[in-house]
Amino acid sequence: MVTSIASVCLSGGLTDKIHACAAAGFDGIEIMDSDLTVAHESPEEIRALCERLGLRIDMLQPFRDAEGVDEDLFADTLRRAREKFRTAQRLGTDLILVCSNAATATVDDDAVTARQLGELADLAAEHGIRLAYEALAWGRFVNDYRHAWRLVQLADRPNLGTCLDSFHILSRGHDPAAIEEIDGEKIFFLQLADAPDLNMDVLSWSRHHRLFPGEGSFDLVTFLTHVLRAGYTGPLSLEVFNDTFRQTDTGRTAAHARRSLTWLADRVATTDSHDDRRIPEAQCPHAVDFVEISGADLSTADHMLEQLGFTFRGSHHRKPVRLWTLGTARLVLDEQDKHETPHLSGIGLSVDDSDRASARAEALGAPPAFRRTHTGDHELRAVASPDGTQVYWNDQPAETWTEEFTGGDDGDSSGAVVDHINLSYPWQDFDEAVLFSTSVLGLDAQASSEVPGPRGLVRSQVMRSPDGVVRVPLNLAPPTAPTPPRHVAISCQDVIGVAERARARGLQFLAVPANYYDDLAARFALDTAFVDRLRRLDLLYDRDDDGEFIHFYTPTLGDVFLELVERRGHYDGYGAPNAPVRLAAQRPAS
Ligand SMILES: O=C(O)c1ccc(O)c(O)c1
Ligand SMILES: [Mg+2]
Repeated sequence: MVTSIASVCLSGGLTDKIHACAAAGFDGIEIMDSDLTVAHESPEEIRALCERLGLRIDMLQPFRDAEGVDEDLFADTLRRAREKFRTAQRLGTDLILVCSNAATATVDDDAVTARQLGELADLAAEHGIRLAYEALAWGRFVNDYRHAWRLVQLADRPNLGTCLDSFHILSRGHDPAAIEEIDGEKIFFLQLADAPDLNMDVLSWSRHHRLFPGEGSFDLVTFLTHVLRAGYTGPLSLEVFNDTFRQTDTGRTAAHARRSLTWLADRVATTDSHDDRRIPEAQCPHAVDFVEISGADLSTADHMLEQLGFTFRGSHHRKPVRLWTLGTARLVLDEQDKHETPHLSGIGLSVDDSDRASARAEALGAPPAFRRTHTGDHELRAVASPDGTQVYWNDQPAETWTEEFTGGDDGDSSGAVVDHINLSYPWQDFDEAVLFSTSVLGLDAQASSEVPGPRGLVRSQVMRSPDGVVRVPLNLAPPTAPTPPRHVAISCQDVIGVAERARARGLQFLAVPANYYDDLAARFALDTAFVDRLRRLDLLYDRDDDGEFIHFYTPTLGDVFLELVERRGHYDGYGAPNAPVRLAAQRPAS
């Protein structure tokens, strides 16, 4: 696989972008004309820098509003083009992207447009330049890749081909199957971008919301499969206009971008037998093995777990680490770091093959996590997720590591399990977290939603294993708000009983306002005694066509809290209507 990336995907000046692309392992770069215009380095200096770093300049882009114009304007097209052809020569690239006219086109006549494209190509040929004609989704007369390809065929010049951009094709709902009818050698360039499913005008959608492959809802696997079947052998290039990536750390975003291509090429190889691109297959987790909370002093957590009815299973024989369980929900309290406030620090996932899971993570450029181990301890493979949470893979029964804990009681068989693990991200790391979860962890993205919080909207994106057993909702904090605490939710068979016993042992739950219960009674026509019981225990309630959901939250310890839930019937959600109540109640006093 030969890879490339448009300089528009990254923040910084052009030379910063070039350094970051080379460091992330891209083979080439598309230089955006606007990035070059504002750079102090000459085209020759940019070229020399790229040569020194082993980065090919694949293309200069875009050249706009060239065709479909009257003859006076076309004369000006040729004058402008001559200048840009010289610039491309100085950069040492022979390819320029010509995007379809979105502003000045007045002539809707294929014969005229093809003749003008031909003349432009002839001028390019005098400079040793090739042109890749791309249909913008919002082009005035040309906005469909099949139309652009017809014009390229009509113009019929050896140095004129087409550029396919997944955004322009998939955003318009155009069937990508006809790509296979294009002569692969005439596809001069390929640009890939994903995007969320938004209902808005295509220009704003394209300029602000494109995503790297695997982060949105476009079917890029099918798209790329068609392009490769057409015989395209050029670079897979990313062209992602996105408000967030324009601001985030250049090197980190470049590495993240590169991971998206590894993921995509692997998916295409899996479905279309391009075996050279395979990396070890994803290990879909089949259960949560454990959740780890770290902090300098976790005695309050011990007390809280006891109040919630967890069983103390013992202390680690060598480390200040303790194990508590409720059913098969295993919580590990780790006091090895003497400087930390309590936080959710690790997640253990049960997989079939932890070596393969870790080899895949490495192939995807995810940083391995290192754990202090002592000889003899069961060693788990681990990787650091973008928010720093360590993810461990275990392909052995839990007993292989729980045996290291002694001095506690036997566990219960109540059927309680980890229901979901809620991670929160600052706004700039969110898309990276989605790609990490799909590509490295083998989880699938569900539809995202937005929840109003006191400091802004919190976006929530649930990632889950194909069988729905492992669920990881990701929360995106509003830009000016602190990242909300992470939490782990445990589901049990009788949450009201758990709440009553915990309350009797003195645990105060997150306080729910009385107004919530008035609203609840209005929404659901519930039995008054039942609502009173919920109110007395600060329990939250939700119901849909599939079943019911009852849950409560513990107070926050440092940066972590627990949620206890009960699912009745086939309720499959997370109590989303109650999330604003929680966010408001957790707001730090100001
Ligand atoms: O938004 C644009 O104008 C624009 C420019 C060049 C491209 O390749 C593209 O896909 C979009
Ligand atoms: Mg494009």
